[in-house]
Amino acid sequence: MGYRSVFAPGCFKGQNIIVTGGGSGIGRCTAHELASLGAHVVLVGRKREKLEAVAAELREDGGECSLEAVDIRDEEGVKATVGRIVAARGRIHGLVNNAGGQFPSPLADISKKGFEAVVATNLTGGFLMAREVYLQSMREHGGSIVNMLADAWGGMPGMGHSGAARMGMLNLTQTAAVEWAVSGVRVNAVAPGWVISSGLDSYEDEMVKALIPMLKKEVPLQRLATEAEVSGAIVFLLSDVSSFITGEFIKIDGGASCNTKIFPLEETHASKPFQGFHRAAAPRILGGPGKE
Ligand SMILES: CCCCCCC/C=C/C(=O)SCCNC(=O)CCNC(=O)[C@H](O)C(C)(C)COP(=O)(O)OP(=O)(O)OC[C@H]1O[C@@H](n2cnc3c(N)ncnc32)[C@H](O)[C@@H]1OP(=O)(O)O
Ligand SMILES: NC(=O)C1=CN([C@@H]2O[C@H](COP(=O)(O)OP(=O)(O)OC[C@H]3O[C@@H](n4cnc5c(N)ncnc54)[C@H](OP(=O)(O)O)[C@@H]3O)[C@@H](O)[C@H]2O)C=CC1
Repeated sequence: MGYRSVFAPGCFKGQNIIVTGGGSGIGRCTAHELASLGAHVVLVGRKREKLEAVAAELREDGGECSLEAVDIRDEEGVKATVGRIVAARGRIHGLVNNAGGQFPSPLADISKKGFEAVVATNLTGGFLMAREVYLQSMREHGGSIVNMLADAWGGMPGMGHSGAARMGMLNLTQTAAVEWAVSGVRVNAVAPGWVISSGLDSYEDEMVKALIPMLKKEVPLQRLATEAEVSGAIVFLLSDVSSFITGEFIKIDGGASCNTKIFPLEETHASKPFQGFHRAAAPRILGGPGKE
């Protein structure tokens, strides 16, 4: 891949960092970024062959890595996996709790089993990984954990199961940050909007396909994020550059959560922001015609 990072060369030298979901998409990109900066990356995911393919890429670029195939929803599997990593590598410096996903579906069509599968993937699994990494390494040595959220504030039609799990993960992030701070553990999160990734490509869902052109129009930066734009924020939160940041999350959404309802984007982009305010917003705010 020949990954070129903007972070200082070697800034993760000597660090062991676990990336869950490291076999594809954002996790793969994060693994490249970290390995190019000197970290030993431990790739975690369910499908060993995906992890092996990424491990081969990292090594081809001169990176150091190992891999562990496990379903993060399997408590005993997670305990044993973290145990093996600690036995082989010693300390764990960082955990990227990136593994996750869902099947797009209206709430009314989601079965209990389906809901639970998604919550287990996006919330319980991340909890199990964080708890084991804390208990088996970070409680003694400190470290940095970055959890994956999504820009689900205000609800996310078709993604209600994972949205609920992500909001739970936000609270878990903040609670772990407070409880584990005394051990020198920082816990933060990233919350991407829609990202052009292999994961997103895998959706055959019509709703998602229709949504993408619409999203491009509605996002102030007028496009979706790249995988590297998410991994950059993850690496920042893992690194010492963010050493006084904990219990925090970074939205990576191109400005999508900014106020584009009162200040419609089309108007704002077509004119200077102040003129946009008068033309577009004043009528609704003041209850009368806007003044040019
Ligand atoms: C403005 C908003 C901004 C936010 C944007 C957010 C956009 C997010 C994009 C992405 O996340 S892209 C990344 C996508 N990657 C993935 O989603 C891949 C991972 N996904 C999965 O592995 C699955 O979806 C899973 C459900 C999380 C895990 O599946 P698992 O392996 O547990 O599935 P099963 O054991 O096969 O099924 C369990 C249970 O779940 C239901 N179910 C699973 N898949 C579907 C489906 N496609 N449709 C309907 N229901 C499904 C189902 O009830 C299964 O039960 P049974 O069928 O066995 O009774
Ligand atoms: N792409 C987007 O628009 C957005 C993505 N996100 C989130 O970012 C993360 C990465 O997404 P992205 O790279 O796009 O998607 P991918 O589908 O490429 O990545 C998801 C990864 O998670 C792993 N995974 C899923 N379930 C489990 C499990 N139970 N145990 C272990 N590993 C698991 C998968 O590996 P395997 O198949 O080997 O199990 C896969 O490598 C996900 O949590 C996603 O929901 C958030 C917001 C937006």
